[in-house]
Amino acid sequence: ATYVREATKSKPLPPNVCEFEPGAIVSDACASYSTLEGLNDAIHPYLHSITQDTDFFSHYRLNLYNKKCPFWSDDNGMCGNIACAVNTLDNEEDIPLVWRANELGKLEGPTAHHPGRKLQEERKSRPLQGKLGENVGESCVVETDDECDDRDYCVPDDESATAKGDYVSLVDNPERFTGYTGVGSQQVWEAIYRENCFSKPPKNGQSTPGSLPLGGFGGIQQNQAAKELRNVMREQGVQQSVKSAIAQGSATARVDPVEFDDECLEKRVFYRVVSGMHASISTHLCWDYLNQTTGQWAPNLSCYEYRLHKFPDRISNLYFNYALILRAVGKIKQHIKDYEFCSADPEQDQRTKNMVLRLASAIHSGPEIFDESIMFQEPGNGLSLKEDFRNRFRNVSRIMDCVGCDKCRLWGKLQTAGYGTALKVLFEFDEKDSSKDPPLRRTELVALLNTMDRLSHSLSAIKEFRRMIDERDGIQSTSPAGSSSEATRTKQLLEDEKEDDGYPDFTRKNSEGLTIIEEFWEELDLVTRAFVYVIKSWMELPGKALKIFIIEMSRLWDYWLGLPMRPRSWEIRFPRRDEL
Ligand SMILES: Cc1cc2nc3c(=O)[nH]c(=O)nc-3n(C[C@H](O)[C@H](O)[C@H](O)COP(=O)(O)OP(=O)(O)OC[C@H]3O[C@@H](n4cnc5c(N)ncnc54)[C@H](O)[C@@H]3O)c2cc1C
Repeated sequence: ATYVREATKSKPLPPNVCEFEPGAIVSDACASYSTLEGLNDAIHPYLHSITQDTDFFSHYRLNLYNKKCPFWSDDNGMCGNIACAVNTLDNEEDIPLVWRANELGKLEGPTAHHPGRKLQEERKSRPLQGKLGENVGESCVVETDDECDDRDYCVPDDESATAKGDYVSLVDNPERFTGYTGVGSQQVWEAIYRENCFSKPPKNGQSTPGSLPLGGFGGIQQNQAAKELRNVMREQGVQQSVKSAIAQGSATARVDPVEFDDECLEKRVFYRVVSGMHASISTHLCWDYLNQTTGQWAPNLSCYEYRLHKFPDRISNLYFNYALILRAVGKIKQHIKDYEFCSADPEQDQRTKNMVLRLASAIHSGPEIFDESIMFQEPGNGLSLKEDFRNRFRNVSRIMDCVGCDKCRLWGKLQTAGYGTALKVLFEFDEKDSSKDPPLRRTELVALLNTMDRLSHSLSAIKEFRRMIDERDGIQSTSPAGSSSEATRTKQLLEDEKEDDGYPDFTRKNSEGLTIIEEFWEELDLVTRAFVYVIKSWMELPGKALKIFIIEMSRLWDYWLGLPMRPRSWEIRFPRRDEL
């Protein structure tokens, strides 16, 4: 099978050989391992808080049980372990408001009917033409989940209009060891890797069981597609990485030690995404592993060594995916600014938006991290490489319905949707003008950020596993060069923004059972704190103005040098009525 060939390509390294050097560039991306680790150290806590603490990002809707595996009978691959089970939210009152509104949006009421796809396209901002009242954010009442856009890389989960979605709390169903293994899981991975055959037509012109020849892919068009990517990779990929490392002044502008078979260049990106996802899943099951003797959940070092440590290419693919997702999340900033999170609670809505904007702003993920613009550029006739990519990715999301463990299927589907969304953002979105962007469904947005959180957690877990190995082997571990300064810079940025954003708490700490004297002191304390805050803000004003001036000058400098401009880290915001 193809995947066995791929797997044998990744030969284990002998023990004590350095798997990857911190300064080396992750091949096909433009950043070094240490830059990505540094960024991750700073971003991880924020990302974790978004995915754990907000109703919007901690829940997901998907069709978990009602889809049959379209490729084979899945009766023999089912996982009966308790750890494979998922707790779905079956009662309406258990579903957070922000998600319930979504269900309500589907109801056909007496005043507004769900508009079809064509009408939605014609009336993008007001699909219901104000029929639910003037203050209703229509773009969020009308969900487009049921329909498949040509530009989607994944099969939207509610593809069939009759399918009922299952609501799950991602926090209550963490991705971890489930015990799902054997022929069932092997067959799924095999089918997924089999999708990765861009250059070679199936033997005798027949499709293999897992490979759906969508759109009649093959022959001349296929060769064209293969040539496109081969050119991109050969001429630009590696050179670009090295050039940008030199431009950044990185002393160690080496390319990833992982080498790829030259004949298979056209498959590389697709393979890396899939293998990186596989590596991330393996990391989580090793990190949150059930010791069946003690019944304790804990990291399992030998699991990590057996599945990842000996295979630097798998780790490299994971980092590659992180760079790809970072770039995608950095790119949706403008889109998020105009996004309505559809919360029945405006304060929560604003908080969620601020958290995501803060994260997107902190990611300086221009082309220096991952340059998607070098891909899919060659004009080709007929079925382009991009279309082929999309079709194959859609097949991967269909294969996920064959996973016989509910928990693994939940996270497998979510992560495939997350990568599909990242590819859609990278190749279909305009960073500066969001007006022509395809719609970003709520399930896509949630999948994107949760996939990023999974990768981010994998990076942290791998770092810790490496430390454990060093400790066991008595090696003094050093933090990778460059990572700490990057982390400090991004952390500072996030904290600066938090400071600018977070107002002190001006509510009374105690309000019940106080005597008059205590009431007086409590009130005085409140007035004093508010007064000090106002005076302090006025005193800080010149400093802030100077900071803004410096930021703007450095952006102008970037512009003048022809470098990608850094995103703005400040904004003028007028107070809302309730703040006055
Ligand atoms: C979609 C999906 C989600 C899953 N989620 C979970 C989960 O949440 N928890 C859990 O405990 N189990 C999960 N599993 C099962 C898990 O991934 C393994 O399949 C299982 O633990 C058996 O492992 P294995 O040692 O046979 O190798 P597998 O991980 O099944 O790998 C099969 C073969 O693929 C190759 N390979 C492995 N990793 C890579 C890589 N990164 N890149 C390229 N080739 C590789 C190797 O040759 C390996 O022998 C999931 C499986 C699938 C298909």
